[in-house]
Amino acid sequence: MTTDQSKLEAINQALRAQRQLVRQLDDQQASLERQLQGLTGDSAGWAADTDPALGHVLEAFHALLGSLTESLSQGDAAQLLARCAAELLPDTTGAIFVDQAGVEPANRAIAAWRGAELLTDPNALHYECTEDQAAHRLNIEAQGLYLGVVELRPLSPGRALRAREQQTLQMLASAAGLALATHTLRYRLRHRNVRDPLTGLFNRRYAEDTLERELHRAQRHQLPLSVVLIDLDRFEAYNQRHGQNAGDRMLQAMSDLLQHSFRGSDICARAAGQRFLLVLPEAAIRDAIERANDLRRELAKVRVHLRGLHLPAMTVSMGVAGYPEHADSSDDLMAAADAALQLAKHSGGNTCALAEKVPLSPHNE
Ligand SMILES: Nc1nc2c(ncn2[C@@H]2O[C@H](COP(=O)(O)OP(=O)(O)OP(=O)(O)O)[C@@H](O)[C@H]2O)c(=O)[nH]1
Repeated sequence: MTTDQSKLEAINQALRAQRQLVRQLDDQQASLERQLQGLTGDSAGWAADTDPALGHVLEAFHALLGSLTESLSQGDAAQLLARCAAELLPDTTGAIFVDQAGVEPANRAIAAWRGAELLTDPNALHYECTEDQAAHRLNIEAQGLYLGVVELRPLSPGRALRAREQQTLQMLASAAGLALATHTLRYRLRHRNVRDPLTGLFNRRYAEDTLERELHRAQRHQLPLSVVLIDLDRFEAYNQRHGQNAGDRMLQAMSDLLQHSFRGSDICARAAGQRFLLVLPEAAIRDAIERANDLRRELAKVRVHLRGLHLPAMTVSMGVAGYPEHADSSDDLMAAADAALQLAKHSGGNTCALAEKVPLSPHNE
């Protein structure tokens, strides 16, 4: 066996280990396995290239795949890829952008290189994912999802990219897809009892259990607590017009916005379909309404980018209810928020409605 063949065998071993991990997933994640098999096919394609100059590329790629079987954060995986790029593409400068929400364009470089140097501050390149003739970009994709971009430019202005560099860029993008998909996969495996697989938000059961607990705490310490039910408006029509994939991306974009807009101690959950639940401990109703309306305004700026098209922004309807004003049990609080949400829907959507006090049920009177 030549050195290159043994490296390729090791690459395939790493991919086999990768697939073992995939097998632990439930049916919902079967699409990921198909994607990984696709990537294995890609790597076999590279194996068919007998050009000896490829040996160096294979060696770095082998090191990369080997480390994918370890638990890597997204940032670590991107750093590793950038280190490979710095070594394999010494006459270039470039960066890896990771998208958090499945919404293009990814605009935060999380790893970068300049020549053979790995940059500790990826933003030192002042990269922006804007149209730029000198930049060569490839999308990072896996599971049919857009995960980010790898971008590079020749160091000498005006130089065209060599065929070998283009090939290496392609390999890096595929490896990045594998690395990022692996990260998502591990995250889902670790959190699957409490997280929604599509969005990574908490699931409804977890949010309701937390609401129960937080409500007891609020009662004990005489603190306020608010819940917000959020529903994307006319989501069925969006799905029908732009496709299920676009709908899924919108749900992911929405969840990303929620995670960035609320405190770590707040609970953001996907309650069902296109419905989200926020539990805001210690938030008085007025604060909750203010934050809900901020979210509504921010959502107006979010647009899914799919197959080269910027899809239209969406709106949400929201219902807000608070302890102690509206109810003092979690069921009643949820019912009050739900009734407020229906009010918001009936008024035409894109609005936030406040609950009315829930009448005491006979057994409470
Ligand atoms: N893409 C995608 N669609 C989903 C998902 N879960 C639920 N849906 C769709 O969401 C749509 C919800 O439709 P409706 O309940 O009528 O809500 P709506 O169209 O937003 O109408 P209003 O709430 O009255 O504005 C249905 O077509 C579901 O198939 C999902 O995970 N991904």
